[in-house]
Amino acid sequence: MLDINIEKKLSGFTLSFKQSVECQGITAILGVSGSGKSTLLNIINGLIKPDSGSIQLNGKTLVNIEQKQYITAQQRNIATVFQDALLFPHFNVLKNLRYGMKSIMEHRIDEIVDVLNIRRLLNRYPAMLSGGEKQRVAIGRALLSNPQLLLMDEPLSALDMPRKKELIRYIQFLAIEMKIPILYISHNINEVKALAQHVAIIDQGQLYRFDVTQKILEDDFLKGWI
Ligand SMILES: Nc1ncnc2c1ncn2[C@@H]1O[C@H](COP(=O)(O)OP(=O)(O)OP(=O)(O)O)[C@@H](O)[C@H]1O
Repeated sequence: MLDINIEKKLSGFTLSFKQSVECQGITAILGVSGSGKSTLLNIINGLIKPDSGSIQLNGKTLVNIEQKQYITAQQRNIATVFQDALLFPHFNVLKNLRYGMKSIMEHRIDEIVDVLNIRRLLNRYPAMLSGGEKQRVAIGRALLSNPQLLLMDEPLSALDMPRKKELIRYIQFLAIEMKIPILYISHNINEVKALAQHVAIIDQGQLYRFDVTQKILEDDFLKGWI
């Protein structure tokens, strides 16, 4: 379970989010641009500190401002895949995958390379990869850190439609077959529909609604989006 109850003020913007999310399957955080999705994600992964409140992941406190507890991003066991794959340009794909890999994942590298279909790319450098290939490598690297939770911040937005469809299959595989809980940030209803079992709608920094995807899709709030 991921229990979030935080507040963060930025200049002219306040994010206030309280919700418990099961660490199972894919949960989407859906909201328009500027609603606070990335801020929330970066509070969960430890890149941004909230002003108040707490987050617990499977019973372990990641941050509790009132009790002065704070686990750094590196120690959280949470991996993040961003909109643009952040790969080291001077490392080939294999070295990029191995960077930050937990030793207990050594025996799973082959499996992950095959799941993501990147074996033929292992000796290439990032500049020699397409956007979809880079994103698959970034996902592979995230998985090899053996995360308890995978955060994805609009990972498909830089890709064309065929690449999006391809990656959606991989992301479904991670959640269903590899049983990695995913928090998936998006402003795209079709992606959310294809991927998520639960959705939190965030609006102007506030949680508007949290429910199973089917019920969320019936919400009038989304009428203008479809
Ligand atoms: N470091 C910062 N300092 C001040 N304001 C910020 C900072 N980071 C984000 N904001 C503001 O906070 C609000 C929420 O931004 P955030 O990036 O979380 O939204 P988002 O929903 O992820 O948007 P997008 O879909 O466009 O990425 C915006 O109004 C943004 O301008």
